[in-house]
Amino acid sequence: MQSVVSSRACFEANLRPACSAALQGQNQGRVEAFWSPSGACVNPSFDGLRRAPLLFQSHSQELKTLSGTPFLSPCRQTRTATPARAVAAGAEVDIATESGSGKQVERGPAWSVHKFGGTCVANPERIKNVAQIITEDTTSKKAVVVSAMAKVTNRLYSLVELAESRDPAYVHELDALFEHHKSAAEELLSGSDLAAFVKVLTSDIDDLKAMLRAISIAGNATEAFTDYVVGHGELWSAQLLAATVRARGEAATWMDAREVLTVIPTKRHTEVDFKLSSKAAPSSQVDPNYELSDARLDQWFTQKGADTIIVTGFVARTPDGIPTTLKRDGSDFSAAIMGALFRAGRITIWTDVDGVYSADPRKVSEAVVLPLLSYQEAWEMSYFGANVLHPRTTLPAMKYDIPITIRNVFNQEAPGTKIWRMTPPQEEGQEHLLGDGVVKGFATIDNVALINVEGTGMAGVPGTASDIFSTVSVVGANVIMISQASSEHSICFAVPEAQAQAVARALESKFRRALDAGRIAKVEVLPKCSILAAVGQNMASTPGVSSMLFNALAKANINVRAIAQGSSEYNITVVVEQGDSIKALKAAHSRFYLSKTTLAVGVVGPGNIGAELLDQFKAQTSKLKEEFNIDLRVLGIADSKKVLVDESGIDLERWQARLDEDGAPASLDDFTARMKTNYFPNTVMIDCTASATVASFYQRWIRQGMHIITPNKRANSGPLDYYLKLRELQRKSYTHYFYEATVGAGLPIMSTLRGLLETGDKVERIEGIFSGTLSYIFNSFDGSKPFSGIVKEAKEAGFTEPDPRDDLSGMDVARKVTILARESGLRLELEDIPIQSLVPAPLAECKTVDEYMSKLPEYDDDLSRQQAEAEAAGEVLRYVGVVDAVNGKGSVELRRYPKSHAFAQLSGTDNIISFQTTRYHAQPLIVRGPGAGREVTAGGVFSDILRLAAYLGAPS
Ligand SMILES: NC(=O)C1=CN([C@@H]2O[C@H](COP(=O)(O)OP(=O)(O)OC[C@H]3O[C@@H](n4cnc5c(N)ncnc54)[C@H](OP(=O)(O)O)[C@@H]3O)[C@@H](O)[C@H]2O)C=CC1
Ligand SMILES: N[C@@H](CC=O)C(=O)O
Ligand code: NA
Repeated sequence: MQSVVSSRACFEANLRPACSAALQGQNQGRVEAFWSPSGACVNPSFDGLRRAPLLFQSHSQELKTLSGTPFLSPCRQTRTATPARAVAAGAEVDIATESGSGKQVERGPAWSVHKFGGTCVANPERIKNVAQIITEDTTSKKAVVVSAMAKVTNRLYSLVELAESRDPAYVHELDALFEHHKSAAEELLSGSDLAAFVKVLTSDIDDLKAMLRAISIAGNATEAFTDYVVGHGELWSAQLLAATVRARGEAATWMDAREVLTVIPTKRHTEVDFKLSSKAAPSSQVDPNYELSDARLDQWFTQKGADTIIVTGFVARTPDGIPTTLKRDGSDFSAAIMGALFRAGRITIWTDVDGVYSADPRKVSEAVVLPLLSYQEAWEMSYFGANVLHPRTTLPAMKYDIPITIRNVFNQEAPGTKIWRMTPPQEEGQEHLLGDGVVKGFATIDNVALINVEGTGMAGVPGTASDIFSTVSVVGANVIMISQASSEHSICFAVPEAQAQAVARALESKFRRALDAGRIAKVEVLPKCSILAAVGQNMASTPGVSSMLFNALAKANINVRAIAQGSSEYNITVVVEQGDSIKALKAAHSRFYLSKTTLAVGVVGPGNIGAELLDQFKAQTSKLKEEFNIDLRVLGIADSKKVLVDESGIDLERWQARLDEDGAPASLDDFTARMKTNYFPNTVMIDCTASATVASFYQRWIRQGMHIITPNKRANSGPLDYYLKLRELQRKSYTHYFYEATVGAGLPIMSTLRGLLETGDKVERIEGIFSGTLSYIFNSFDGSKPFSGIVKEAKEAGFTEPDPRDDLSGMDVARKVTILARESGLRLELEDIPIQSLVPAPLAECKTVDEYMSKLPEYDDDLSRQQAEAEAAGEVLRYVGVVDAVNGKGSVELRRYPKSHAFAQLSGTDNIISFQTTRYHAQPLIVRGPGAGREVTAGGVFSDILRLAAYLGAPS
């Protein structure tokens, strides 16, 4: 019998006998396609009737009554009837008449459900890998839900579009899909397995051709048509995978989920959708019908049950037996429903990432994989755009308390993220980085607009909010968040930016009278916003979370436009300007996830000391991070010509090249501004210059919450007022200011003095050799070499100030004396200290250091004479500084000491400093050692950084 049905009349006339014949095992009919003006037929592949095109969209009631009982009943009967054959869409296909497995499904935790997405089965190699994962799972019962091979579903959708637009290219596209799957099968299978698959594939493709032809004639595909077509990718991948698993020696069967998984499509649409579209709005989601699905699973299992079942993802059936899909919820949802139907012990969703990250790792490089999330946390994360299961997807698993683990098929070492109930709050070994794991993740939604409705007439007027939101719902806009202050003078909410103007217009029209009367002042749209959400189960009940979040945003200079948090919510939501979105995400994430001792470092002056410091960082960074939880990130470097700030961190292997190539023209203002707004928890500025200009920025840095560390003596020895103000500001703030290397380089001079003072000791006198350069010079100056030659050596060795005249003039020692005096409580100005200079008066006028150095030999005689005189008296020359705390004075001068004196015993750049205090009165406390040079000075600066980290919470 040949049936070509092309109208309702034909349908009425021909379908009934065609169906009956098929069902009774007598059908030799050829059913090309069914369609009618009010609905089109689709081809169900369920129960005994595989590939016989029998269903249609709008006449299911009639089909149900074909035999006076629901349509599917007779189908089941065919299984035990005489084997029948139907010819559908030109291909002969068996009507299944399986004898049945005879097994009853035993539901329970012995079942393990896996789901493999399209990328996991993108090619034969990956399908083999998946088959291996399946066979290596030693669970006794496995249900494996599989998506279509990567991109196949999209290709099927575009076939429908081509057919709808009557583009014959769909034929070639379909052939290409055939080839794609056939060649995969040829790599994976052989012999009768291969032949069987190719036979099914060929038949399916023929069916699809007929179906697409029908669509092309109609110029329109119904939702059911489309769902029927696009579900084929899963049919093929499931059969391929099942055969591949069997080829590895494990008995496996495949399940066409349309035989079991029964869902009720729901239409979620807006009035606008209806108005704008001539088509009926497609279903956007489905609700599983567990009762029917459970019953159908029982039946299916009796027929085909096995311990390893490969299940088609994405596809399902309606209660009427019409093929449908799980819409946007897709195969993850299939897996969760299968988990529920089998009451499985676990569901593993295999994908191509290591799990759920604490933030989008493409935006936040420090994002970590979360080991454990509650179902609710997973919902929140996915709502805010994280790559997690769709909220609806977790519901079936939640129903039976089944844990879902998200794992990476390409990195099976990674344990993945387990999504489960959150009791007990923490599993052993699952501690989150933030101690109690209060905040789990952060996510953003961009392209959002804030609508603010404001006016005095809103307060105390019941129904205003209802009027606003019912108006918004008429426009069909999705309200992403709502915030209203208790004063009720304004309501502010966020909608997708694309809908903002429509919402505003609708509100203006709704509130026209109130606006005209001034009861509502304005309906304002703030475009270009983003939503940032912090998600965590216990946030609402944990003090300090929001303060940490807002502090982090404030520190990164991010303005918060609106805030929302419900009392039992799992998230805090803030609205920021879209341009700040990524920075806000990084700032919030780093505050909760980076250790408290993550330091953003800005180095001003990468010269002699600064460059050495950067080298020391480079050598120590990873050790500090691993062993001491101190995470140093050099974000900025500035010299007198260029500034470079890179929030992702500057590669210390090539900082000089980056500064030269990428640096902007020097501007300490810009450097300050950019360093201030980084998103790291702490920022420290390290001034390695000898510049008073740079030192003049310290107050500003402190005010902006940045810590300061420096070997530069200018701030502490500059004008007393500036110094006192700086210390006052710093003490009042939560910032730290360390300057150990300003005196004695790396020697513990400042820390020793502080220790004495803080424990109540009183300084009487500090005296010593404070200049490494002058120490070196006079330790070496025995008459064998000219004085100028030794100065040259000291400069080349990196002992001197950038301008060695600062050392030779005694100014450097005077600065140190001033610093120590002020630290001891004296209010001394640098000018108060009499200085004996060793710079010949004419050379003080030299314009450049080079000029001074070149002329210096002309003046060697004077110091040679002084040295010879001392030598003759059995003495040595030493340049000393004194803080006389008792008399409130300081002094610096060149003195002669007998060779037996402690000051005469020094060598190299040795400093020696004696502290005479109330406690150390008779016998002063003495610190001695090298007091200048690159390594020791940079080391002194570095140790200040570690001290800062310890103050901030690093292990000490
Ligand atoms: N040498 C030692 O043993 C000790 C040194 N110190 C102190 O260390 C500091 C650094 O000394 P050192 O490394 O020898 O000096 P250098 O002259 O070698 O380096 C100074 C650096 O500061 C930069 N710089 C100067 N002015 C500015 C400015 N206005 N803005 C930005 N950058 C600027 C310079 O840039 P550019 O190259 O572009 O000019 C250079 O990178 C000094 O304060 C010194 O007193 C402290 C203890 C011991
Ligand atoms: N130039 C200084 C360096 C340390 O402050 C010195 O020589 O001591
Ligand atoms: Na020191």
